[in-house]
Amino acid sequence: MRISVIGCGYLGAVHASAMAELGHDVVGIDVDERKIADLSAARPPFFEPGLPEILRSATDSGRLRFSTDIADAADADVHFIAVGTPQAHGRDAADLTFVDAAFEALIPHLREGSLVVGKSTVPVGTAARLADRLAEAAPHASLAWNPEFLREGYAVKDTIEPDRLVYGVADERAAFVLDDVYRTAITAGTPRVVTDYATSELVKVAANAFLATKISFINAMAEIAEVTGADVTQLADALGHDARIGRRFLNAGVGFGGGCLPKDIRAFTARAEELGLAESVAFLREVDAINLRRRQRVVDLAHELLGGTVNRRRIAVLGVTFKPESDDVRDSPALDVAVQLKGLGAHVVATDPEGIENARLRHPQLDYVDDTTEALRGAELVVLVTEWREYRNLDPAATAALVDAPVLIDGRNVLDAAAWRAAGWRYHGLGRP
Ligand SMILES: NC(=O)C1=CN([C@@H]2O[C@H](COP(=O)(O)OP(=O)(O)OC[C@H]3O[C@@H](n4cnc5c(N)ncnc54)[C@H](O)[C@@H]3O)[C@@H](O)[C@H]2O)C=CC1
Ligand SMILES: O=C(O)[C@H]1O[C@H](OP(=O)(O)OP(=O)(O)OC[C@H]2O[C@@H](n3ccc(=O)[nH]c3=O)[C@H](O)[C@@H]2O)[C@H](O)[C@@H](O)[C@@H]1O
Repeated sequence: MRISVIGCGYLGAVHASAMAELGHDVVGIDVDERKIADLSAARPPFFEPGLPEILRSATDSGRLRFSTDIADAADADVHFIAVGTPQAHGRDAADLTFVDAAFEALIPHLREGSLVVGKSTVPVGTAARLADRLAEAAPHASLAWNPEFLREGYAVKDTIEPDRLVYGVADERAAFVLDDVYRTAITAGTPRVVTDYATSELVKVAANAFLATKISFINAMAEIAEVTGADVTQLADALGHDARIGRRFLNAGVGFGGGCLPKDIRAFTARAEELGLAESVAFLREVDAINLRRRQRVVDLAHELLGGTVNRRRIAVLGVTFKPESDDVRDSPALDVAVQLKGLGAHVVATDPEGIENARLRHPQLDYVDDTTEALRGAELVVLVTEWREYRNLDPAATAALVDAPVLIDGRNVLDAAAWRAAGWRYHGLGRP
């Protein structure tokens, strides 16, 4: 099929490449000239495992090309909208400016039978509004909503082998067209839910709200564990043996961040408030508050462990991205902790395998080093806040030899506390004795 993907960020660049990998003829469109130049040269503009390979093979085969000119989307039968929906400045609501602009720019290029497919995460009601606009401006085209559930770090696999497909459609034909797009996954047995616009939009925000709630639930238990001497990691293991609960997404620590979970729960709350349903999702405010308290907890612990002040103390911060296997620093708990410590006068030396460039753009005031050894050397406190494999694999004795004082906050509860203590470290997990 001929496909256009409008918006080539973390979602769209992977979607465009994966669709081409599946055999479709794809054009990726973005307003960012640098991004398009990079993608056209098969250089991924961000770190995502597996993307370099499929981007290269698809561009080499001629099935994938990129452009800044939306007119180049005109030949496509299916147009995916994958532009950003960030948190609006100074408000909780989603900023739909990019979705609206992309949609309007596309309208003149729609032909008889064109299908516009929304992929961006939007507040419930957006698709119906856009469908009304389409009926007025391009009645020969139609709209579907097809939310995306990929995780950064696994984006290529999640796109090619999704765990489910959700189609929000107004007519059967749109579902048939989407079946053609996703033929490979459907043939492999991927479950598909065909529904209305509102349900499809809600599935997406409900999924992220549920994941965020699960993380904040275990972090609330960590708060209780901290006061009672219990161990939240053992608690999570025990809870997880109950198949109804499950162990995944019960890792207590510095909490969730990224370009999606935090802004999606806030946008959901704002939308519910607009609909007069504030009470229905009032708990999401609590989920957000618990999450932000965990960052503060790490900063407070740093104070405590350094004898009451972080001022002028050298702190090694391991990790700046919101999670491993990504270079994304949007709303990163790790970076937030580093910035707060710096604001309190600490000499923060931050390191990360992939995120330094993005972190430096946002927070140039921090000292960044590429090399973990260099970050650790002379540290009076080590704070592990993103659980990259190389930090999980650090040797406690060798690390102790580098630092000035063997004091550690394991902000992701990933290190073997007993082994670190045996090597002479004052080890502090979150929610662990
Ligand atoms: N990043 C992720 O893992 C996932 C993101 N999503 C959703 O996908 C959407 C996109 O997210 P990301 O890719 O992370 O954002 P992003 O910020 O990385 O990418 C958005 C892209 O859209 C481009 N853009 C903005 N206006 C445009 C226009 N008028 N025409 C063409 N391009 C335009 C921007 O230049 C940028 O490259 C959001 O709604 C997000 O919530 C959904 C699932 C996963
Ligand atoms: O809408 C989106 O953009 C995506 O948001 C999340 O994906 P992602 O943001 O890539 O990352 P996750 O793996 O969900 O992790 C989010 C945050 O939660 C944290 N986390 C995760 C799991 C856990 O047990 N504890 C925990 O603190 C991670 O460190 C990270 O900061 C969802 O998992 C995807 O399904 C969704 O498509």
